[in-house]
Amino acid sequence: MSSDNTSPHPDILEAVYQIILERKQLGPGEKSYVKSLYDKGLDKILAKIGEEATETAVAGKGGNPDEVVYEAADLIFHLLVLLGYYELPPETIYAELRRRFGVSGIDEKASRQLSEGSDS
Ligand SMILES: N=c1c2ncn([C@@H]3O[C@H](COP(=O)(O)OP(=O)(O)OP(=O)(O)O)[C@@H](O)[C@H]3O)c2ncn1[C@@H]1O[C@H](COP(=O)(O)O)[C@@H](O)[C@H]1O
Repeated sequence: MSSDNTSPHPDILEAVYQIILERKQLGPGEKSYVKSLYDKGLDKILAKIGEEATETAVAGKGGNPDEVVYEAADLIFHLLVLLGYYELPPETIYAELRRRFGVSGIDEKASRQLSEGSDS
């Protein structure tokens, strides 16, 4: 399959996500890494995310910033494949991050613990 690296979309995550959705529709035997993941199923996609997350952590420990970038890109790509599995566009994640924007993680955790305490 031909490809180039000029994205039709200013948001590269959205552009890759759109290609992922296109690949998901390919017929049997068409050459595509994304399609091969969907053919292998959800457990394979989840295993790749676990593998790439571990590789990102190892790179983080290794002290080479280029390796961190490379492994983080692999991880994000495989997360996009998972989003494609559930047909969740990147915008749904952006919206969740926007919802959290400006809310301290410490305050958020404390309010969760308060409400969990009031449930019991
Ligand atoms: N961004 C990516 C991307 N990043 C990483 N990868 C692939 O992800 C795989 C992960 O690396 P591994 O070494 O773990 O792979 P592996 O050993 O072959 O995999 P397993 O045998 O463990 O399953 C490699 O094959 C990489 O080439 C990607 N494959 C595709 N894309 C995007 O998806 C589009 C569609 O790709 P195809 O479906 O292949 O046409 C491309 O145009 C790109 O935009």
